[in-house]
Amino acid sequence: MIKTPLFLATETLTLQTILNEIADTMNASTERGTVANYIPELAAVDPNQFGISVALPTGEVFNAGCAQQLFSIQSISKVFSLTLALGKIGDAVWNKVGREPSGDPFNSIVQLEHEHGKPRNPFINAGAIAVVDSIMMGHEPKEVLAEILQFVRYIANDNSVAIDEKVALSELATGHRNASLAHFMASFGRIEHDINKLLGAYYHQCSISMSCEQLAKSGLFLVSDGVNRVTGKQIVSSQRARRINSLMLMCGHYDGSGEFAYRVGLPGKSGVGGGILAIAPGKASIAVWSPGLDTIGNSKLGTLALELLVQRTGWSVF
Ligand SMILES: NC(=O)CC[C@H](N)C(=O)O
Repeated sequence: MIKTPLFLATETLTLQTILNEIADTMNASTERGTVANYIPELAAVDPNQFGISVALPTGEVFNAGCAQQLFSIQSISKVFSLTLALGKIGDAVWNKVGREPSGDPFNSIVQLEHEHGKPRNPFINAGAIAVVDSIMMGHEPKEVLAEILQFVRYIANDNSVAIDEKVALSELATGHRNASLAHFMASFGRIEHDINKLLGAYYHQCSISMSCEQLAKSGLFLVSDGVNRVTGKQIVSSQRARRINSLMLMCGHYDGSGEFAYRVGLPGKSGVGGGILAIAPGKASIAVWSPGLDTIGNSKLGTLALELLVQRTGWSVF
């Protein structure tokens, strides 16, 4: 059991006690937000669930609630595909997408017209689709997905991570907005691959299923300057890890990124499956999950849980 040196705010509580209290509070909450209803498979998920997992660079992992329950990581996968793209093509990624907060919803199309089809950042849908385009390199979606999945398994140090085909097909069947974004970017000559193949790869990437514990472990490389200290593997350079964290802080919650920085104060990435991955640099990788979303599309109780955790541990970057 971890003792006090980790904490500034609470001398006497252990991390496990804090997580148990947070899970109890969340489980008792009646204001749980609304599950994503534009993807039928996600609309069917029971909103009365909450999980949290904290992975430390020492290898210790602390869980509370349903931290082993698999859920659809959705846009959290965009952190992994960006990391992969930076590894494959380096700074050329920034020819495809920008690095500025959008201040618009995750699936917005309006900025694209003004900015000639170049998405503001890699975490809005248009940006993530452009990132997948940059890593396809003429390969079939199957090969690209195998590469993404292998990478996620590698950073999570867990070969059981898999894609939920039903979620991917559900998105494909209802993905008019994402198809519009892809076609709109293509109209500016910005897409290099067949759009159906590109979207297929994007939907499958978003449909990776993970538990809070798996997700928290997968973020460890962003805690310790690009190195997963548990496995000893250097995933990215320390400069790149810092830069990915900065993008998560500025853009990871779309038009809710300012609010998340204000309330939580950590780099974070949300997904419409209700998960959030948050990084406390030098301290911990944290994953929370609760399927109900706020009006922006970020987990309502997940955000609240992180806010409470940061208050009790002092883990803000500010
Ligand atoms: N914010 C999200 O998690 C959105 C991802 C989802 N797959 C979509 O394309 O709409």
